[in-house]
Amino acid sequence: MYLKTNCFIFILKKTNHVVETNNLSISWGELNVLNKINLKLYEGEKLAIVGPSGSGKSTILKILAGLLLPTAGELSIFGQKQTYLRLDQTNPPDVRLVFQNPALLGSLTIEENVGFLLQKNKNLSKKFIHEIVRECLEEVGLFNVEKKLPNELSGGMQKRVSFARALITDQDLDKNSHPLLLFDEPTAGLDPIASSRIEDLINNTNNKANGSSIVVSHVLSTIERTSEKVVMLYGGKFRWAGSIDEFKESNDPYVFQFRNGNLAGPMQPKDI
Ligand SMILES: Nc1ncnc2c1ncn2[C@@H]1O[C@H](COP(=O)(O)OP(=O)(O)OP(=O)(O)O)[C@@H](O)[C@H]1O
Repeated sequence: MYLKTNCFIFILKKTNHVVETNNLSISWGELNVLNKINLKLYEGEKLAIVGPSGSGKSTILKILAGLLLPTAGELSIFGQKQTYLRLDQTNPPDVRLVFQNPALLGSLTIEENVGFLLQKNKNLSKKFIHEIVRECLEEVGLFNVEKKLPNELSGGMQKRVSFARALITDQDLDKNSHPLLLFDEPTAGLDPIASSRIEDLINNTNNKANGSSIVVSHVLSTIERTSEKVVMLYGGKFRWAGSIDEFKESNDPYVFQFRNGNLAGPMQPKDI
């Protein structure tokens, strides 16, 4: 890892860039949420972004997912400069966001929710789509739920459906593509056993999709079980970056305060 002021660059596993930002910033009116963020993520890396509530973690994911544009600075994904929102791109990069809440469409069946990316491809038969959706659902431990509506499943099962959706590959894409998988607080509000299952699912989904991942989480077990590297965000800037082992041991004041939940320390968020 290479570190200079407000600039964290991982160079341990130097291969292809999945994400590269150059002084990426976003403001909401007077509020400077991200201030000249520089981040590089390489193919196959598993990163956690941590920080107190309101520090801008979800905002980074939304920018990477193409749901928001930065107000200044640059972002490249798979070496492609991002200047439009994802829906306005003709050749969007393969970025898959798993929301904190499953975000399933209530009036569509589970099969329609999981397979909508395939359904827009007129060259694919219904039978083919059904088979792929069934395989992806089985991969996350769901059987015979294709025809059900989301509200007929438990909250945990719905979360699994959102992971199955992240396993669907756009058939027009290169079969050897390595997607970027984004997980926004995947274990928030879950009991420890359900959390462990979701953490396993994150790792399995990542392996199965042959991807790179960024997990935003406050939960220490999730950070430790799903990530190799960690960056700490506070006050619009990255304050610390290191490996997961360094994160567990570090006496850096930001990391120490976060890990131990201390009220005293450099982070005094105004939101809570
Ligand atoms: N659409 C918006 N309009 C105005 N302000 C916004 C908007 N979206 C986010 N913000 C503000 O940006 C800041 C960062 O929000 P964000 O949701 O990224 O934080 P977070 O670190 O993910 O927080 P949490 O851990 O609580 O989910 C917050 O102060 C929030 O109020």
